[in-house]
Amino acid sequence: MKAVHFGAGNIGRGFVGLLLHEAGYEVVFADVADALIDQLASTPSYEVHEVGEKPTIKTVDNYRALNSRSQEQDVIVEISTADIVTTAVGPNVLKFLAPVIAQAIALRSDDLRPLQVMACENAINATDTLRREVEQAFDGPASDLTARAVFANTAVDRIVPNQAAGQGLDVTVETFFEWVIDRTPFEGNAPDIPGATYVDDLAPYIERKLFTVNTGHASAAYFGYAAGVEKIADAMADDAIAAKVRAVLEETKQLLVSKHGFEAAEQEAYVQKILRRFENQHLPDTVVRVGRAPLRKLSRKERFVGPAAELAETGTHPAALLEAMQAALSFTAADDPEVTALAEILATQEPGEATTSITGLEAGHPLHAPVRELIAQHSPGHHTA
Ligand SMILES: NC(=O)c1ccc[n+]([C@@H]2O[C@H](COP(=O)([O-])OP(=O)(O)OC[C@H]3O[C@@H](n4cnc5c(N)ncnc54)[C@H](O)[C@@H]3O)[C@@H](O)[C@H]2O)c1
Ligand SMILES: O=P(O)(O)OC[C@@H](O)[C@@H](O)[C@H](O)[C@H](O)CO
Repeated sequence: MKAVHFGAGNIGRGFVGLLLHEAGYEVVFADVADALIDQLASTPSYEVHEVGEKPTIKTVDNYRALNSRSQEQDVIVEISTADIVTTAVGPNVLKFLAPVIAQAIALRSDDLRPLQVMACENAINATDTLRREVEQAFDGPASDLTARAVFANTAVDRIVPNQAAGQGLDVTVETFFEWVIDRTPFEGNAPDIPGATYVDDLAPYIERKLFTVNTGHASAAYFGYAAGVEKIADAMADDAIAAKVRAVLEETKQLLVSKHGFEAAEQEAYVQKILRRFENQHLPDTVVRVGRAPLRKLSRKERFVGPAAELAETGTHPAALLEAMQAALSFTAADDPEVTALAEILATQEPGEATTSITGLEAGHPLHAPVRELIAQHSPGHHTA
């Protein structure tokens, strides 16, 4: 069994690659980072260090590594005979992988079982996004694509911080993990991946994950950054920050319980567990990593505006989410292209227009005016009136 995995970074090596390896797949890592791929290609194994209550060390071997830029044709050939393709590259990168996957599917023999494609990104239905890009790039009858590949949405959850310099390929991760996969596209032939959970309706799980883990995480990051704190665990150790994060998760809990019918007590237990994960002092996770890409995080379907807009539509004022968005607008970490792009929008567009550019909210939406007020405070030379 062979899996091609795009993105040999934190979650790629520390979670998806590990689970596929444990499931018995030979994993072919494909990445554009030259040094990383060279190191993986020349190192027969690496370790995953799970830190927390019951720390363990797991070894990953039986993998190969290809540079998906300089060895693109080799990656296409590998995918054409693979069982699975997974990705963990960031949702905005999926469009660059699609032509490679499309060419591989075109090459694929009809005798093989359909390629099973799963994007493992923090975004709602990222695999659907990838599928649409692959459909556009596919050169051949649509029926060939349908016959030769199945696409399943997933939700992945494991905190994998940026790794310390000098750690080589080894990855430090939390002990917790969850990989929830939509069973329905596989029509009875879902891959056997121990540790993965299959469900018939992914929507509640993916929204619960994004709007609890990632909303809470990003809130801790932006409040922590504003307070001059470096680590997520230290931000959570600050009572004032922890209370603000808690307030944000109260709001998303209200939405998730009413929208998806989760029991309030079950959702509360989920929230508590996640707060404990953020507090994990063994995990060297930083506010800069978790706050990365603020424009993506402030976009329409994402962890802040997604739930806040739905709450506003039902007449609830999402005060805590708005406070977290306010902190996000103040995130100025260096070396983040989205920080620069956000500053450019704030500096050049009037607040109403900037609100739509950043959040995708149209002027008539009930969340537009409160967000516009926040943005006006960040727009040099603009007035709130
Ligand atoms: N780290 C986590 O805790 C975590 C947990 C769950 C989900 N995720 C999601 O997983 C994805 C990856 O996150 P990460 O933390 O591993 O990031 P990362 O930066 O550590 O890894 C991303 C990798 O993708 C590679 N990449 C970029 N463009 C590429 C391309 N065109 N082709 C092939 N490879 C390319 C990069 O070189 C990098 O090695 C994101 O969508 C993230 O939201 C991360
Ligand atoms: O990866 P991002 O930038 O979408 O979000 C940063 C973190 O919140 C995220 O990577 C979490 O660590 C992860 O989603 C936990 O499952």
